[in-house]
Order: sequence, then structure tokens, then C-alpha cells
Amino acid sequence: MNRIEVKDLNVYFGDAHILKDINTEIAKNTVTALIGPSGCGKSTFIRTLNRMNDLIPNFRHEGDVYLDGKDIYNPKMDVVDLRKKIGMVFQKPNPFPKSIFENVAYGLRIHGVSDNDKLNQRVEESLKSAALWDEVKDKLDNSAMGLSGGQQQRLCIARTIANNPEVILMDEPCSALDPISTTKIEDLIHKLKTEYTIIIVTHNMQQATRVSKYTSFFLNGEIIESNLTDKIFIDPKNKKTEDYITGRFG
Ligand SMILES: Nc1ncnc2c1ncn2[C@@H]1O[C@H](COP(=O)(O)OP(=O)(O)OP(=O)(O)O)[C@@H](O)[C@H]1O
Repeated sequence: MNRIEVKDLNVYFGDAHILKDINTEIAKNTVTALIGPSGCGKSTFIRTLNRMNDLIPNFRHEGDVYLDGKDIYNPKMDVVDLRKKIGMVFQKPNPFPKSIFENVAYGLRIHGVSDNDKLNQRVEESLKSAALWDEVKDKLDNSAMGLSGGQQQRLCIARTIANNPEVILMDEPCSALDPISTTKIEDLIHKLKTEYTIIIVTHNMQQATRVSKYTSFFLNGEIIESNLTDKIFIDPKNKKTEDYITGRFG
């Protein structure tokens, strides 16, 4: 079953044609990896899925993006609600300069949760889901800025989970992390995929093979090939995919 369907999507920033005729589907409760050389449009693509590009003044798109059959660019779509359903984790951990607790409670508060028991419960559940609870449960009032980079990234994942999303977009979530923190995030992705649809942009081919079921290869704003990750890496159909994964360019 597909959670996201993209039909004839073209994206422009001013005169620059950034994404070209993208047609793809993202399966529910699986991990899809997006690979491709720098500047080929991977971040722009995932930012199109939760309408983050709307914030860029010269952004324009053609085509359709459906979340569970609903057109997300329909003028009636509530964008705040959409971003709650499609959460995002960025390359560099970006906790708020607030306590660990308040970072996770933030989204709940802005969505109107004020009951303390409910807040405590959701913060604990989210930190547990993000595999961070044991490390922070005795210092929830400490500043999030005092956590390590890897812990901060898991906190950002907890902050996203607290909003009860359906999809989590991850834009190179491990690129600023050391190998041990990277392994923790990858383990977490394995755990989360049973409940969430995850799309991860990565430059690390091994990471794509470790975490994802499906992979799409982007080049110059186009999807060159999408398939099961094993197929993409063992038996790519397109010569350009083969050249990229074997390190001949990019
Ligand atoms: N706000 C913007 N205005 C104009 N052009 C932009 C804007 N943001 C990105 N671009 C351009 O869009 C293209 C795609 O960029 P994007 O960040 O999506 O690529 P990427 O594949 O994610 O790259 P990387 O792997 O380096 O993060 C690039 O040519 C970039 O310069």
C-alpha cells in the first residue's frame, strides 16, 4: 500500500527547473532511501512533500502530491496539520535552546495539549521511541544544548514523534554524527519503520543498503531509477545508476 503518490511533479525556483517530471510512490511503513550526487534535488523533493518549499519566495510547482489519496497542494489543505503528519529531521540536529522536556513537549503545547499528566506521558513515550529515555530521564530539565550531537539528533526525532506523525522525512540525519551515533540512529530507523513511513536522504551507500527497503536514484532533478534497494545495488537497470553506485561519478 502506498502512503505517498507523486504525479508529474515539476519544481522551479524562479527560472531554475529543479525537479523534472517526477512520478513515484512511497510505500507505507517502510524506509525509502533517496540517493544521488550533490545538488540533484533530493532535499528539494522531500521538502516538497510537506510543503516546506512554500516558505521559499520563488518556489513554484506543477503536478500533484497525494498523502493517503489527499492532494496536499489543495488550497483547502491545512499546512500546519500536514507538517504534523509529515515530520522532518534535518542534517544538523537543531534542538531549541530549551530544556530536553520542553523540546519534546513543544509540538504538543502548540497543538493545544496543556494537561501535565498527558504531557509527561507523551514526552516519556516519545523519548522511549527515540531510544533516548534512559540517557535523559534524570535530567529532563537540563538544556538540550548540553546533549551530544547524536543525542540531540535523537531528541529531534523524539520531538517529531511526539506530534504523532505518519511520515518522517530525514535529510541526511547522520551526516554530522560519529559512527556510534550513526549506528544508534540506524537501529532507531529499523525500529520506527514498523509504525512510520520513513524517507531518508543519504550520501552513504552502505547506509542506504542497511536501512532501506526501496531506493530512488536522483540525477539532475530526475528520478533515474526506483526499485527495491537490493535490486538497485546488485542489479541496477540503468547505466547511470550503476556508474553512481560504483563511484564513477558524484
Ligand atoms: N532556495 C533556493 N533557491 C534557488 N535554488 C535553490 C534553492 N534551494 C536549492 N536550490 C537549487 O536546487 C538544486 C537542488 O538542490 P537540493 O538541495 O535539493 O539538492 P540535493 O540533492 O539535496 O543536494 P545535497 O546532496 O548537496 O544536499 C541545486 O541546484 C540548488 O542550488
